[in-house]
Amino acid sequence: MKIVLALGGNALQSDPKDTSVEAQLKNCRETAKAIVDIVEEGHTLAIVHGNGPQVGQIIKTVNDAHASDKSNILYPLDVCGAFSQGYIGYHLQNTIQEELRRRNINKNVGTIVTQVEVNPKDPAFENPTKPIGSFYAKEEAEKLMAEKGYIMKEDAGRGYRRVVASPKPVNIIEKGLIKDLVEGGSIIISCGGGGIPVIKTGQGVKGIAAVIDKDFAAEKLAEMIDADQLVILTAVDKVCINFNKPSQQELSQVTMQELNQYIKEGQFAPGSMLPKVEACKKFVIFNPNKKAIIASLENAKEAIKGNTGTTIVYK
Ligand SMILES: Nc1ncnc2c1ncn2[C@@H]1O[C@H](COP(=O)(O)OP(=O)(O)O)[C@@H](O)[C@H]1O
Ligand SMILES: NC(=O)OP(=O)(O)O
Repeated sequence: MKIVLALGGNALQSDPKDTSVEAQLKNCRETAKAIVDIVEEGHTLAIVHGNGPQVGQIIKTVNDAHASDKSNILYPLDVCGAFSQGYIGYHLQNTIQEELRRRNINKNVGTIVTQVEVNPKDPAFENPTKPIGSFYAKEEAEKLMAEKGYIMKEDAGRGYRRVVASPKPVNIIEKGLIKDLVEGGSIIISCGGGGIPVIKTGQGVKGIAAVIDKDFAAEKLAEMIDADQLVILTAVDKVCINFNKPSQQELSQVTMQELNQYIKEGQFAPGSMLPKVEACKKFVIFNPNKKAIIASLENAKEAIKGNTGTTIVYK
């Protein structure tokens, strides 16, 4: 099968407090094993990853360098997004190549710097919701709001984080290239961090300050390269109702009708599980005969076989 695989934050950083380059590389080595397990099953893969912590870190580095010496360039958010694609793509392709070599599998792996078109009139530009970078105490957050004009929001009891606009993807500029390479059998990492957000202008496409949700970008890619399946990997094995309550129930297979009811009941947290569920819903509405899966990275291979994870079907 031709699969679009979206990697959650735990694929890159298992400990949110350890944002070091070494920790990311170590995590990628584990992630690469799960990815190559899927390749060994004979599937072709287009991989999409997030960049929330990393792009925030890059922005901070750029800002700190500028504050200490004004001759250092203050790179805009779209360029920082491009940096994050290179940084994360490099670690993923490096570790996947190594894992393939270890198992004597001959396949090409590479990263495509990907521009993703958004609508400049998307209401998301008026209401920033995407958390990026580190967590701050209330006082530090207030200082950053005053000094840098950032919008900072409390994130699920874990502290304050900067939030930026997260418009929906409407088109993937490099879709033809990605499709050709994936169909040729290469493992392609693209749309990293949801893609570099760009808008169409009379003079071609140009970058805009935003961070696109990687689950929505993965769904758009799955539509555009005609993938057989969308697989969203995260830290939990299955989507639940009554999550974290004594009455918690894991979902193995869910239809569109059931999903809509659960969404109405507020069963999925807006900044975490809801975008994944919404992305899967969009994929099966676009392809009523295909399935979308939400599963853990560790159990990805088994979830694709239908043995675990949550499968979303049209009906
Ligand atoms: N209803 C739910 N069922 C399962 N997990 C949920 C639910 N609501 C919220 N979550 C949480 O959402 C997390 C996934 O979101 P998040 O960590 O933001 O994604 P990512 O893996 O893309 O970084 C899960 O690990 C889980 O802790
Ligand atoms: N761009 C994006 O969705 O990143 P995260 O998954 O890290 O939030």
